[in-house]
Amino acid sequence: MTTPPNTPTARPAVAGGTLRPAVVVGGNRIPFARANTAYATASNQEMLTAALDGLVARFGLQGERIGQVSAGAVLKHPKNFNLTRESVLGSALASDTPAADIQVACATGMEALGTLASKIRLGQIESAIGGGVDSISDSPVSVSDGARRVLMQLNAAKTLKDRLKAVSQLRPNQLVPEPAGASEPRTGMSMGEHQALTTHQWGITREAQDELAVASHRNLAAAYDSGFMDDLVTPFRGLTRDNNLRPDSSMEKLAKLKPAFGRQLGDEATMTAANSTPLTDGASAVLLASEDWAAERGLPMLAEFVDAENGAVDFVDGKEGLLMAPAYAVPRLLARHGLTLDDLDFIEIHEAFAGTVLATMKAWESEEFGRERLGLDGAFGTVDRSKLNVHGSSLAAGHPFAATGGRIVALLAKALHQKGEGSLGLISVCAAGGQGIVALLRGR
Ligand SMILES: CC(=O)SCCNC(=O)CCNC(=O)[C@H](O)C(C)(C)COP(=O)(O)OP(=O)(O)OC[C@H]1O[C@@H](n2cnc3c(N)ncnc32)[C@H](O)[C@@H]1OP(=O)(O)O
Repeated sequence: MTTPPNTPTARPAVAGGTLRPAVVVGGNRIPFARANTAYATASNQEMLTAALDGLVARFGLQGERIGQVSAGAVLKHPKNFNLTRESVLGSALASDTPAADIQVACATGMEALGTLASKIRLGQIESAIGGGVDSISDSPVSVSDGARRVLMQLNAAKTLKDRLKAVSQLRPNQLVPEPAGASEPRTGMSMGEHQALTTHQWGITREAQDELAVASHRNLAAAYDSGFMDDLVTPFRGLTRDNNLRPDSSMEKLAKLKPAFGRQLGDEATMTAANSTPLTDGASAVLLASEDWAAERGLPMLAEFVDAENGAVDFVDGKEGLLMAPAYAVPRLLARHGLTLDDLDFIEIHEAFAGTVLATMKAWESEEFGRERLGLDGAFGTVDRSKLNVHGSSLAAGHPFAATGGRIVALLAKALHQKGEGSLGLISVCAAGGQGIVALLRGR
């Protein structure tokens, strides 16, 4: 059912002073692949287009004009300045579907979906697709500042003399390429090194981290085996499951691994390749809609995208851990809805590192953190571990930065739908730059 381009598609919801629900119709992603494996030669655009086309096929959206598609990549080549729009043009969606590139580091997909849900609630659009993509295998490589200045001068040079003058300024050390890094610009430390300090500060043991990692692999393997992932993942380039998934992960095997981060901690370093997310390639996309739009097309309404909250912390001087923003944003979000952790049926905390999840939960259980950092009367609360990441999370699936939000929203919406109307689910995603985005979904 294609909407003619100039037909008004929105209802001004605010005119009557009420917002209408934004519902999650469903999601689709390609299996995630460890960097430099199955998708070593796939571009961001190819992967995002595949995620969109999977969604098109699943929900019969061929030739459909969507209100807006928002997605993005954390690592993007300059030529991909319009990555999302180009992916839409390459997909089976109508070519007059508007698109926007979004980037909030690892929370990119969450930002895309949160803002799109708001547009639907406001009545600005009837349908939307949000998601993200990232390729470590095909990440951009830059030249040095010095070499770039010479190249720009060379480009502007009008005479042979000018060109020779520009080239004569080039120094051999300026020719060394600069691959995209995962270091925080203000500290020069990687996210893993930052998290190693937070993990240590909160006294999170190696055993607790390895247990979380083993559970992630076990839960994701069970989700695939039970068929839960069948309408969430579309095969791509020969992969049918995330190739980081190791159903045979065990405490004994993980105990043998050497620390990967926390060199300055010496013998007390606890973060390994197994309790840290692997570097990953992949893409995801989620279809949101107004109830009317979904009902007119006979599409499912798995859950309502109720609300989202952005957070940021001051990590530069070590006052707070780099990945701790959700520890503050979740209490604000739940307070807005008069909810506590106990009211939730599912809790999805992105496993950037096992230490991130465990430090966040320990902060919520701390009387001191609750009083001094959150301004509460005491501890914020305890996460019931039987509700945590029950279908596996990023330690097992992998974490293609911008694609993780879409993976979680699609999975949680399905879980809530199965649980039943009114069930509640929380999503918490930390991000570089001391940021994070959290969201609340309600089952339909
Ligand atoms: C906001 C956020 O999300 S922040 C997070 C952003 N993400 C990141 O920063 C990525 C962090 N991860 C990394 O940088 C890398 O994956 C690292 C440094 C942790 C590990 O890199 P590598 O050493 O290349 O990992 P590799 O895949 O080779 O694994 C190392 C070893 O652990 C083993 N291993 C990894 N996982 C498991 C497991 N679950 N069970 C058993 N063994 C495992 C591997 O088999 C390998 O063993 P081998 O050396 O005998 O072959």
